[in-house]
Amino acid sequence: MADRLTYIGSGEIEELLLDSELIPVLERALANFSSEDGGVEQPVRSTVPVAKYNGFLGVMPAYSAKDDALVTKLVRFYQANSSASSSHHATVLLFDPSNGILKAVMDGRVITEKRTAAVSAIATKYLKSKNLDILCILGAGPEAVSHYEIFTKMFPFKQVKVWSRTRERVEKFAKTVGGPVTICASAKEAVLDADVVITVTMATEPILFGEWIKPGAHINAVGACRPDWRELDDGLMKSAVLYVDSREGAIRESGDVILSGAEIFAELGEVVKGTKPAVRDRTTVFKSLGMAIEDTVTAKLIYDCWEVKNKQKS
Ligand SMILES: NC(=O)C1=CN([C@@H]2O[C@H](COP(=O)(O)OP(=O)(O)OC[C@H]3O[C@@H](n4cnc5c(N)ncnc54)[C@H](O)[C@@H]3O)[C@@H](O)[C@H]2O)C=CC1
Ligand SMILES: O=C(O)C1=NCCCC1
Repeated sequence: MADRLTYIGSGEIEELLLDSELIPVLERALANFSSEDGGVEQPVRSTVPVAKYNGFLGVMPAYSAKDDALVTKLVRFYQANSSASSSHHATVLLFDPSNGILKAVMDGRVITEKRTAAVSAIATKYLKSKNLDILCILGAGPEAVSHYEIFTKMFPFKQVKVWSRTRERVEKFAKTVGGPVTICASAKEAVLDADVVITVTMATEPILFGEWIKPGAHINAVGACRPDWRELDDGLMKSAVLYVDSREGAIRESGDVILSGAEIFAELGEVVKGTKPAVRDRTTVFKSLGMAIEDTVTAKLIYDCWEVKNKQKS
C-alpha cells in the first residue's frame, strides 16, 4: 500500500466527474478494447454467487497501457429479500501501474452509474435512427436515474415514458429526476412508439418483447447480467442487429445472448473506431454487461482531476 492512501467518496466524485470529459474517454476505451493493439488487458468478470443471500460478488480488473491505468472494481449485486437498501454496491481500487501498489480507493456507486449510462448514450449516438421523439425507460432504480440524466442532456427527446414493476419506485424516480416523466401502467404502454428503449431492471425473465418495438428503434439492454437471466425475448434478440460491449463477455454472461442463440454483429468499440457499420435503418440492440476497462479509465480521470484540485489547494 502507498504511504498515503487516498480515499475519494461519492460526493467528491459527483463534483469531479463531468459527462463532457467522460464521454470521449469512454469512446477511446471502447475502441482500444476492440483493437488488437489497443493495449487493454481485461479478463471476463469473475462472479461469485452468494446463494444463501441471493447475491453475487463480481471482481473486475483491467489495465490500459495507453492510459497507464491499473484498476480493479469489486461490485456486489443482491436481488430482492436482502437486508441492504440498494441492490448494487461497488468499490474501486486504483493502483500505481509501475509497481502495483494501491494508490487510491474510490466509492464505486457514482462511477458505475455514470459510466454505464454514458456507454449507453455512446451506443445510442452511433446506432439511433433519425427520429428521437420518445425515450422509454423500463426500471426505476439508480441506473434509470443516471440514464435519464445523460439521455435528456445529450438528446432532444420530447417525452420520457417510464415503467417499473412497483408504482412506489417509479413515483420515487419521478421525484428524483429534475424533468418531466410520463409514468406508464405497463411495460407495453411505455414501449409503444418509443424511438429509444432502455432496460435497467433486475428482471430474470423477459420484460421487453419484439412485437412491441417500433421498427428501427434502438434498445440499450443494461440489466440481466447472468447467463440464465433475461430482459429481452427471443423475437427481439433474433430480429434486431445485435451489438455488445464485449463478445467474450456476452457469450459467457448474457442470458439474452446465450439463451436466444442470437448472432452478435459487432462490438460497440468496432463501431466507434469505424471497422464495423452502424446499421441505423434496422432495429438495433446494444447488450451492455459493463466492462472493467470502463471503470479503469473513469477512475483514472477522477484521480487526475482530484490531483489537479489538490495541487491548486496546496
Ligand atoms: N451493464 C452494466 O454496465 C451495468 C448493469 N447494471 C444492471 O442494471 C440494472 C439496474 O440496476 P439498478 O438501477 O442499480 O438496480 P435496482 O435494483 O436499484 O433497480 C432495478 C429496477 O428493476 C425493477 N425490478 C426488480 N426486479 C424486477 C423484475 N423481476 N422484473 C421487472 N422489474 C424488476 C425494480 O423495481 C427497479 O425499478 C440491474 O440489472 C443491474 O445489474 C448495473 C450496473 C452496471
Ligand atoms: O459492470 C458492472 O459494474 C456491473 N454489471 C452488471 C451488474 C453488476 C455491476
